[in-house]
Amino acid sequence: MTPRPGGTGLDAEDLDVEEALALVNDHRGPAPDDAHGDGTRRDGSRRDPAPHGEDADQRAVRDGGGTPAGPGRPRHRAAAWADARATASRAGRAAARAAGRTPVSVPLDAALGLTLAVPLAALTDLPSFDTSAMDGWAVAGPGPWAVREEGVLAGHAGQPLLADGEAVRIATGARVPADTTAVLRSEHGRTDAQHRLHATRPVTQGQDIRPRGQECGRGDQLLPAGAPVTPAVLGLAAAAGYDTLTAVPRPRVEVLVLGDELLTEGLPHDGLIRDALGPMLPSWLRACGAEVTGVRRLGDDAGALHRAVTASGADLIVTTGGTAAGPVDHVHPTLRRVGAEFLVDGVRVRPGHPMLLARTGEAQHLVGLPGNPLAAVSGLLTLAEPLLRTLAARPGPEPYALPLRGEVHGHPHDTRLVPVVLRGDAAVPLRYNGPAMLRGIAAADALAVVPPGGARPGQEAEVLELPWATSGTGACFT
Ligand SMILES: Nc1nc2c(c(=O)[nH]1)N[C@H]1C(S)=C(S)[C@@H](COP(=O)(O)OP(=O)(O)OC[C@H]3O[C@@H](n4cnc5c(N)ncnc54)[C@H](O)[C@@H]3O)O[C@H]1N2
Ligand code: MOO
Repeated sequence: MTPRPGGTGLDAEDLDVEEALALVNDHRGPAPDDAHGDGTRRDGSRRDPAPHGEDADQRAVRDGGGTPAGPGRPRHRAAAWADARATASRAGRAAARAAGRTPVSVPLDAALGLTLAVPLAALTDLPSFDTSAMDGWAVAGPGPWAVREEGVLAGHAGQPLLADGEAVRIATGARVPADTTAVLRSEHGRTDAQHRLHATRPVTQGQDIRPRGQECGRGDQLLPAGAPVTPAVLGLAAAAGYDTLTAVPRPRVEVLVLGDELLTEGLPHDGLIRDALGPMLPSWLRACGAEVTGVRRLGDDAGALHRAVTASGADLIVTTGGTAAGPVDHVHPTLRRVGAEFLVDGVRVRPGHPMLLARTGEAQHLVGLPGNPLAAVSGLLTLAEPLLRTLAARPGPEPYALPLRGEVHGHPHDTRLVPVVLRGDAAVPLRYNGPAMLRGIAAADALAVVPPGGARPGQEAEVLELPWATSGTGACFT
């Protein structure tokens, strides 16, 4: 990959990423720029020596984490769960700047979920003319009024001129004739035998007229840059005269599904299983703001993985499986082969601890999701979601905590992510939360973040809501 500029022109966010790089590279043996393989860099500086003469394995143990070493792979420091998320979100911000992502013009019907790249300014006054707020009569001056023959409907251009003492039938949304002083609702007026209109209650000047520009004047800022495009924003934009919106482009994501054991259809047989991640990840990634450019199944073929990673033009490559240290786990060797920088290499979270985040290009990243399906979800929410959020300039959800209904066993050192349903003001932990299981998460509203050591009944835990939480499935496996 292209080396980063050394020491100049880096802002605070870049420095954060550099710090993250320093942290992980510190424990991975020779760094990519380690010219001598002994910790000495090309500029002659040395990586931090181990305190008290510890080696990397001892340090990993002291730091309370570390993925158990696989054959031929050094132990290293796994990141704390919250630190891993923070690193991922900083990496997305830095990549967004490095790529100089140009805003795109998107038709309204394709803009849902994007982020406004520029403020939304009204292209017209709203309403753009004085408008009747009710069905009834437009009246001029004090009553009773002589009712004119013709009426005024919404969307019709022609308008009668009203003289003082005259009234005309008018529909909600129609432009009020010039010289109208009020709109009288149909239920508040009656006509006599001479077609004269009488008000049945007092009429005030301007009543039930929406004056031009009441909501905004042309050029007024309706929403700031950075606002998420919701269905309501689409409606507002259309009302204010927009056909397209200028938005932050969706990050492009390519999914590479690894594993020779995976079937794409039918029942499991002969040691083969169905690929659960190929069907699950694209829509989940889209819910995180991504455009999924492709899902490729590569088997356990190191060459194919290397070719796919080097050829990819995506902003983010997501791999599934192959993150551990088994004989066909090709993700780490491939990343080393392409000179990637590991920003996160293992996280102190269960499930999913072998997850990783690497920078494979100036503005390209790879998130390695573990193969166990719930572990993959954990990696998606820990690393891919924060990175995509900042890359797409989407606002983060406000973190919140809920009391847990029931005890949740904890891991001694690692954070646990446990599927929960939200009931009233509590999070109810679900069964079927093993790393290889999707049964719990498929019924869940959220994942509870359970600290090392576990949580007592009633103890508050941070809640990560799932994108579809509000609709729910109705199923409950407590
Ligand atoms: N010696 C150790 N072995 C393992 C450790 C460890 O710490 N030391 N960690 C275990 C944990 S925890 C996880 S998670 C997995 C991560 O392994 P990989 O990322 O290398 O994933 P695979 O070995 O390829 O697959 C693991 C498991 O998941 C199934 N799988 C893979 N892809 C899919 C898919 N698309 N759909 C459904 N299921 C999938 C695969 O068949 C395996 O059963 O490593 C452990 N080992
Ligand atoms: O981290 Mo593994 O994810 O427990 O299955």
